Amino acid sequence: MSCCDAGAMSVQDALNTMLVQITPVRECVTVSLANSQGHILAEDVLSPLNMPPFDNSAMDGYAFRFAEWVDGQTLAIAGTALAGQPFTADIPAGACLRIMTGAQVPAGLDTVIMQEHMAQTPEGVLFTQPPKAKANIRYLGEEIRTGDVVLKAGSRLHARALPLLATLGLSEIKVRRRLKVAIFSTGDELKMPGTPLQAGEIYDSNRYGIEAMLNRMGIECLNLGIIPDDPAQLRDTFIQAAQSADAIITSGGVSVGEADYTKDLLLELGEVGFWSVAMKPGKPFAFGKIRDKHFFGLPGNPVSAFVTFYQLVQPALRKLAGEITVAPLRIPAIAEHNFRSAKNRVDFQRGLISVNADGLITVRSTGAQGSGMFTSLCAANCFVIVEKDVPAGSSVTIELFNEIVN
Ligand SMILES: Nc1nc2c(c(=O)[nH]1)N[C@H]1C(S)=C(S)[C@@H](COP(=O)(O)OP(=O)(O)OC[C@H]3O[C@@H](n4cnc5c(N)ncnc54)[C@H](O)[C@@H]3O)O[C@H]1N2
Ligand code: MOO
Repeated sequence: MSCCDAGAMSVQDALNTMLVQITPVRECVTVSLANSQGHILAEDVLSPLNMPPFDNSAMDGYAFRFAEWVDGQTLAIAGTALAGQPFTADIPAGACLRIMTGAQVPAGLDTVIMQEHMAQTPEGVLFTQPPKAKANIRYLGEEIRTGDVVLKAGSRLHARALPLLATLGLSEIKVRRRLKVAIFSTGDELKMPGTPLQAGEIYDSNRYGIEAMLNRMGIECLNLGIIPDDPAQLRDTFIQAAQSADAIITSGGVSVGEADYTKDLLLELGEVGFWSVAMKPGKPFAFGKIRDKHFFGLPGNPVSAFVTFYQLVQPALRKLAGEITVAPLRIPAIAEHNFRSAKNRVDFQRGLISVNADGLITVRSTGAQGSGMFTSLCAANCFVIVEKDVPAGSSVTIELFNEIVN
């Protein structure tokens, strides 16, 4: 991405700066397959089996030797093979085997014909159309050979991976230990939802989105609540967080206001990495360390906090958790209206994609885009990444929201 505001780092530079400094947690644990969802694989998974483990029928029908086929000739039925009940006796020349889907195909038989293509006769079965050699057999090892790497270290165990591991008979999986991340909101004005507001107060919303995204990432969240703009309390909370968690996320207090103490505390307790990213929303984003733990300081404005977590903290935590990090999938869409860019900042606007009558992907804004306005984020299904003004009808890059926010 191009850009930037004076003093602000580009989004890509900010990501690179964080990712090179982050080393994945090393400790591993063994979890049962049933409890493995969301964990990150600690090592490559090598298949202990061939898959399929034996030649088997893909159809309910009849197995026979293709070389013995003679047009118009009836085959006698030597017996039946069911899934889990192989047929072990000899099959005489010129005979066939009644066979069900998933049943082992005995050695020597090489073709299965589905029963819809056979007719019953008093002596056996007759082909109603010419067979194809080797049809309808799922061969031993045709998908996976013993020893093949089926999942790489760093893969996340999602709903698609679990059945694959089960298919291979694996019941215990070595994964990286789960991350624990401390979060807290800062600000004298913040109150818990469910309590009455006094003049000048607002409800703390940031922790709810951040905790929900951490949960979806399989990360344990140590939620330290709301900390007022008091340097001593903030200092104690930072120390507690650094002692108990792998990383610390705060919201608020990273701008230049008189109650913004975070930078001083970072200088005292750890180190300041960078403090400003050329993105909108979310320019005042801080990265650094408290003691030996990574610190991510999100801006207080609710949409800014959410978007900076998603775009910057999410990839950083994925790396810390040991997950293979891949760039998000971004694709072009047709702008349904003009999109105005932010000066010197990449603007992550909130949009809704549709498919038009010509089958093309189009995108429109979900409404007012203020950094405190959550309604347009809630209604969106993608980011519209606006780097320069985009006229209606032209192409703009979009990034569909992933599973951590849906
Ligand atoms: N002179 C300048 N002022 C500001 C700048 C700037 O560059 N120069 N940047 C603006 C931008 S952009 C942002 S974003 C904010 C970030 O400020 P802080 O991170 O210091 O956050 P606060 O000042 O504490 O709060 C900003 C805003 O968000 C509300 N807030 C804070 N925490 C929460 C929460 N947990 N839940 C809901 N809402 C929250 C807070 O009440 C403020 O309205 O700075 C601008 N100012
Ligand atoms: O970066 Mo602020 O997040 O534009 O409101």
